Amino acid sequence: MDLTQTQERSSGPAWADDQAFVARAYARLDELRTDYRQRLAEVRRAGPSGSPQNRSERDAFAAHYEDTLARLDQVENRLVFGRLDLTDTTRRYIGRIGLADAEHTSLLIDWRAPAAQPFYQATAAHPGDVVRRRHLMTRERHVVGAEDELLDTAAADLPEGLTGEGALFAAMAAAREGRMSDIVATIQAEQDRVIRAPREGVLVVQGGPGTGKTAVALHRAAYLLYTYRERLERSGVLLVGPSRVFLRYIEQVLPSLGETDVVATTMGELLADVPATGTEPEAAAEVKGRAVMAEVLRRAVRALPRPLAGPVVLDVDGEHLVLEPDDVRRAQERARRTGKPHNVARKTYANAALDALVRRWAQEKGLDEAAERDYLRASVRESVDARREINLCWMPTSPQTLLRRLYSDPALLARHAPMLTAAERAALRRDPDAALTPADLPLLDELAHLLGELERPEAERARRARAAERAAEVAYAEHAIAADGLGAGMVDAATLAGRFTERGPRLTTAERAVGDREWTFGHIVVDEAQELSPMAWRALLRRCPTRSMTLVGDLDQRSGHTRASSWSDVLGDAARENVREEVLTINYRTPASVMDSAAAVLRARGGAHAVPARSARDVPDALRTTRLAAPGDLDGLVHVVSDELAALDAGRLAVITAPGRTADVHAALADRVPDVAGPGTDPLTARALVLDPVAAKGLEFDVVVLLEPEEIGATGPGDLYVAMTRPTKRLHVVHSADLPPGLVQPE
Ligand SMILES: Nc1ncnc2c1ncn2[C@@H]1O[C@H](COP(=O)(O)OP(=O)(O)OP(=O)(O)O)[C@@H](O)[C@H]1O
Repeated sequence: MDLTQTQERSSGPAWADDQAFVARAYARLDELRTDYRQRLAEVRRAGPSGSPQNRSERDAFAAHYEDTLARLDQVENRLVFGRLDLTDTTRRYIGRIGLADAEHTSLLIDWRAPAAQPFYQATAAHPGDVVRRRHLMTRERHVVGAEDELLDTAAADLPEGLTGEGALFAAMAAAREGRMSDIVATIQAEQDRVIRAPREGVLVVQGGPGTGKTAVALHRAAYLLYTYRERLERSGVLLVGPSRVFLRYIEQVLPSLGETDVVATTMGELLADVPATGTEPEAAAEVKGRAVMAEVLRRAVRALPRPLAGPVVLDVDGEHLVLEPDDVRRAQERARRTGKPHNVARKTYANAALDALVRRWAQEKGLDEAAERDYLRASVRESVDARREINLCWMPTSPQTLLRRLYSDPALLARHAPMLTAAERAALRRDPDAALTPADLPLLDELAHLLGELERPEAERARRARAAERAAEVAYAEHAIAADGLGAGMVDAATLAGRFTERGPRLTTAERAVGDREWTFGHIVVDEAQELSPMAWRALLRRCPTRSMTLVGDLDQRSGHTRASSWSDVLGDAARENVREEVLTINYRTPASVMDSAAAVLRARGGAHAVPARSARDVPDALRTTRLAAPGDLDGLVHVVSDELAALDAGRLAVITAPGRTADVHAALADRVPDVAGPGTDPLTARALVLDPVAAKGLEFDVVVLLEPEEIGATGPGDLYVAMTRPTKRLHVVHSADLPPGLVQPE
């Protein structure tokens, strides 16, 4: 490992000054907490009297103070972690949040502020005005260690390397507790560049296993909220992760960075109210994900309006009126020209068809159309015949109905999907009442966009009323802040107005956004983005028309057999526009010997497409193999798991098996090895558990016991690569079949 800066370990009194500063910072934090508690108590004490407007104003301030207090409470742990000594002999302390003293003089610098950037970026070659960078290790409110890097000219010729190695290595070696922690004290330069990258456009971050993609994505969300607070607090930041378990795994990170306003969801939850429980062959899901499906759906929607086959005689108020095919055709053209979605444009069509009938009636009877219009319109509207014939040519449709029709009617699909082969169309074939699959959700979302809401005039009226109410509340909140000075610069009118309107449980902007299909976010962060399809990507873009997005992922960890050699393979052509790519190269999780084996196995299967990650460290005896007496001999597995657990003082172990085998393997282990939890138990709290590679995605464990790698590899090279790269200390491969090519048996 390269040491690129002069390292000097401090001991004892060397950090006495730092201890004094840390004590001051905590004292100020305590003062602020007391101050906010008092404000909150005062607002509450004011009691329930006063006008409804006064009451909601008080509630709004109370909610704001509660949030601020919650934020201040979350940053207790390692409040101060860094110090910069500058050429002008001043010092800057870097911490989890910014603090100023009672006279507004800056005390502690927020890690996200520009003034903190040299803490992550300064190198011996480019020290800027930094002479010394000090990493402070604290326990509770005490400094227990410090590590210095002197950025002097003597080290200037060395290449850029890791910073704060002592703190970094301690973090990497720590036992895993089942929840991800923040990395704010040890962010490395290549990670910092991604975290602080400009907000505009789509940033794709490609990084091998353990390169900190998830950590970086979360710190980036916190950085963007800090830097563009006003804009992003109103529109919201959305974080999309691969599963609920994964979201729980990361849920403590943002609060520990003082941010509680990011909404985390999975792609499935974002796109649908009900879970997609169906399963399907990989080939079907792959076809559904292709960008060309957008064209198939567009054609299907465009073909929904039907021509009128021939003139139809209608009974309108006892008169006989003729609806001509041309009336319908012209009305449909007019509706199409509005460019509105099918269900919305239907109203234009129906009105135009109705007008055509009114006009013909007036002409035939020699009536003054302008004078009689209201009566004639009402009569046509009330005619059952007219309503039926007009409606039949432009029926409202729901996304589910149309998608099910396409899947179950081969002739219809062939008409709209001539660009797919017969085999591809056959892969989509399905019973009309089969359960929806995850790959259907982006298609339903595309259809919801093309079709628009089914007509619900009450909903439209309610939406308009809500918008007017909200505008009035923002105006009132501005007035309240100005009149009473209550916000003290800490709350803006829109936030406060948001609090006025909330009924029931309090909701942040971003939480409200998730409940609203039409909401567009200020920024979207996607983790495990290699699992997106071009159709899923389109669904995300619709929710962020400004294209301010961060996608992190690893092409090599993609599930299934369809490989992608570039990010435009994953996201489709639409991804080419305004997309920047960054690469993370250092693996902070997996020991080098395990990482090298995983990479060799991947290469042997023709899977390696991305820049390989280099492990930051190795661990002795990190790779072991045990051969079972025979396939299915689980006694050998029981021994391995028992021994590994006995050797593990703290931390967690996972047995990773092929999908479909988790239940059997769990049954074999559960009776004989205490601590083993199985399917259905919380994978985050169990000391040892059995899971498949898809469930293991994004997670990490101290020890991984990998059962029958060839079986896991059968579901795709990415799955085996994911499974092999989960451990922080040891990978123990248990196999009866030969080891996969590339996996070298250790001496
Ligand atoms: N700068 C850092 N300092 C300390 N720990 C770090 C740093 N960067 C990453 N880590 C740790 O390395 C581990 C892997 O990080 P993370 O899960 O974010 O990687 P990833 O690239 O998302 O991995 P994968 O794609 O394999 O799931 C985590 O335990 C994380 O806390």
